[in-house]
Amino acid sequence: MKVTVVGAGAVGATCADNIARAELAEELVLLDIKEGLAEGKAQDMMQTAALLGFDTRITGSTNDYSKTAGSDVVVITSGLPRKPGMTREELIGTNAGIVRTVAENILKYSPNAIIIVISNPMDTMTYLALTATGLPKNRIIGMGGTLDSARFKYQLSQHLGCSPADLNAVVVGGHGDTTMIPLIRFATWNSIPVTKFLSEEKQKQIVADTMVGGATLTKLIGTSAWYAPGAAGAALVESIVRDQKKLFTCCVSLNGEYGQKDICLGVPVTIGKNGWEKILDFDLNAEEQALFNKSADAVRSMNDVLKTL
Ligand SMILES: NC(=O)c1ccc[n+]([C@@H]2O[C@H](COP(=O)([O-])OP(=O)(O)OC[C@H]3O[C@@H](n4cnc5c(N)ncnc54)[C@H](O)[C@@H]3O)[C@@H](O)[C@H]2O)c1
Ligand SMILES: O=C(O)C[C@H](O)C(=O)O
Repeated sequence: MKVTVVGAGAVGATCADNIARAELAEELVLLDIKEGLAEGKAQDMMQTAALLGFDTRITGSTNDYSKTAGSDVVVITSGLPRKPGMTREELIGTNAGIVRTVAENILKYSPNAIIIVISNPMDTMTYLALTATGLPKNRIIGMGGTLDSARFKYQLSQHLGCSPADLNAVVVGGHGDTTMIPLIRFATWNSIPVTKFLSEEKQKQIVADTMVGGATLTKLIGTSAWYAPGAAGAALVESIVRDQKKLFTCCVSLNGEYGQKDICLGVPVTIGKNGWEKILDFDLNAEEQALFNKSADAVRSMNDVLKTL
């Protein structure tokens, strides 16, 4: 397997590091527009191979897409991160141009690749990658809900005093401070509804803290997070290259599912060798469906901004 990660910044390098450590690819290419950055980080990571004992060959490239040729999976992390006080949506002006150029270049050299989009605003960047490449919809996957669901489990585990690994909890909708929907009604602790253990007030707090998870870290760090985002990207790569068919919330093109079409939005999907394979239908109640529709309206209005750029 050959995997390319575009953007050798905080998220891209972390994602690549996770991919190499787990030996998810024989060949791993890190590409960045900044002279020497990808080559340097690739060498640095390769120098951990003797210590960690992995066999993935990592190479770096300064914007030479011929080095990415024949990639099976490509992860796009290139673009500006937000600063404290900003929304992800404010990045659209710069990042749309970057993601469009990157997606088109990738397509030239890896026409069969499955593309994972991480750059923000992720729902709109996923829609852009889909429309700019014209690839079959199953091969374009936006990573946001996978991370948000991990953060939801973290918040729940803090209040329940349990292992995050024992929790099942899903965040659907957009990957925005106000558009994501942590579905607490469906969250379970080893199959027992978590709502049994948490007061209504605690539940509301957990949902609210999950929604601003990215903003909270951005305020603390001064730029946005990378450990969990990089690990989430690598988890999707793993499910593809090992055809695990694991269930993740990912941003995918909807065609009537959850009452929406002509939009990419976060829903539970299985991820395997064909990209996203099956959308799982949760029976949302009226309140949850209203939140989902509101989230879709907000993402759609960002998608409309693309036409003005
Ligand atoms: N979807 C998510 O869950 C999620 C999570 C974390 C970060 N993000 C987003 O991921 C993006 C990257 O975040 P980061 O913290 O790694 O930022 P970063 O600044 O550390 O890295 C971004 C890299 O992209 C490179 N780049 C810019 N234009 C490029 C181009 N045309 N071609 C190739 N490389 C290019 C830069 O040189 C830089 O090295 C941001 O947009 C951020 O908002 C999304
Ligand atoms: O918060 C951000 O801007 C980055 C990313 O979307 C995240 O959720 O960590």
